[in-house]
Amino acid sequence: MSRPHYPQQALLTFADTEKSPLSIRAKALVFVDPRSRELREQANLLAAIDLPVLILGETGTGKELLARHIHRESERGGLFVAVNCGAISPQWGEAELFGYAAGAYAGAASSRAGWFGSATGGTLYLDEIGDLPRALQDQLLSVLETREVLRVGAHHATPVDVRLVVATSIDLAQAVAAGKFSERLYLYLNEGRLDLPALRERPGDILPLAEYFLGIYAQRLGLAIPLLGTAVQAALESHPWYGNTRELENVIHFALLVSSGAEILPQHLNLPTGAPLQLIEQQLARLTAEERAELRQRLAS
Ligand SMILES: Nc1ncnc2c1ncn2[C@@H]1O[C@H](COP(=O)(O)OP(=O)(O)OP(=O)(O)O)[C@@H](O)[C@H]1O
Repeated sequence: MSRPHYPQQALLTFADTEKSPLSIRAKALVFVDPRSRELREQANLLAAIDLPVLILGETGTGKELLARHIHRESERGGLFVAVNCGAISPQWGEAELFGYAAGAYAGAASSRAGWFGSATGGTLYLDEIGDLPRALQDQLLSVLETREVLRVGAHHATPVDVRLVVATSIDLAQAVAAGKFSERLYLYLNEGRLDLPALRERPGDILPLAEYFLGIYAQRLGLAIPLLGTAVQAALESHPWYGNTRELENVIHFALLVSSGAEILPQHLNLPTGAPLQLIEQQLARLTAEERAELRQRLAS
């Protein structure tokens, strides 16, 4: 049987860090609310222990930034390598993640380390772990348990020294119940679990984050830092932030661009009203069969 041709270009790209082309990839972790401070302490404790970390949080809450913080705190000398599991193809994912030996594919004259190899001595961040193809979930668990990687086409396993941090915005327990996620991998990862609350659940972070983004964007644009008046502060604090910190960052950047004076006014905020359809869908999906029947009855009456 002829060997398949491994694609010339890497199929995977590093995680989609620039969700917004305007994002500044903040370096500082602004955690002021008591819930966030507690979380930072938990993260620092976990950083020092050699255990995989599972970060749970809605989109835009800062999961990747928290993962980078854990990497820094762990003082591991290697790279922080971020991979989005949604971009891993079932066909080539094994080679992309674990690497391949020379000759494993037609035209593959030399071996390749894969993402695990690239993160040796450092941290591998797997975003949206729930999207990892099922077969790779079992292989990942085996790598975690044995601390060895078997490259595609290799005869011997290679020891790996990689700290794993994974993130999810979906309820993995539900994915396990639905047979979409490995229960053993979930239990393994869940030992080092960090729940990153939605921004609306840690209101003490909203204004410090707004001031922080205002400061860095003003500096980048060469502008003086405008004030956030009391009406603007109240509007920011009462907004539900379904897009979390990423949404706040974009709102502040926009306000800075459209304001001309020394103060940001409420009309500069351009806050969307109403919950996005995606959030309504998420909430509907969480309802039990009884709750759904009750809702249907109420809507019909
Ligand atoms: N606590 C924070 N302090 C400063 N900046 C933050 C904080 N949390 C998030 N950000 C900024 O908000 C943006 C979104 O954060 P990040 O990409 O880490 O979120 P995420 O939860 O990984 O998103 P996704 O679920 O879409 O992958 C980034 O620009 C990040 O730097």
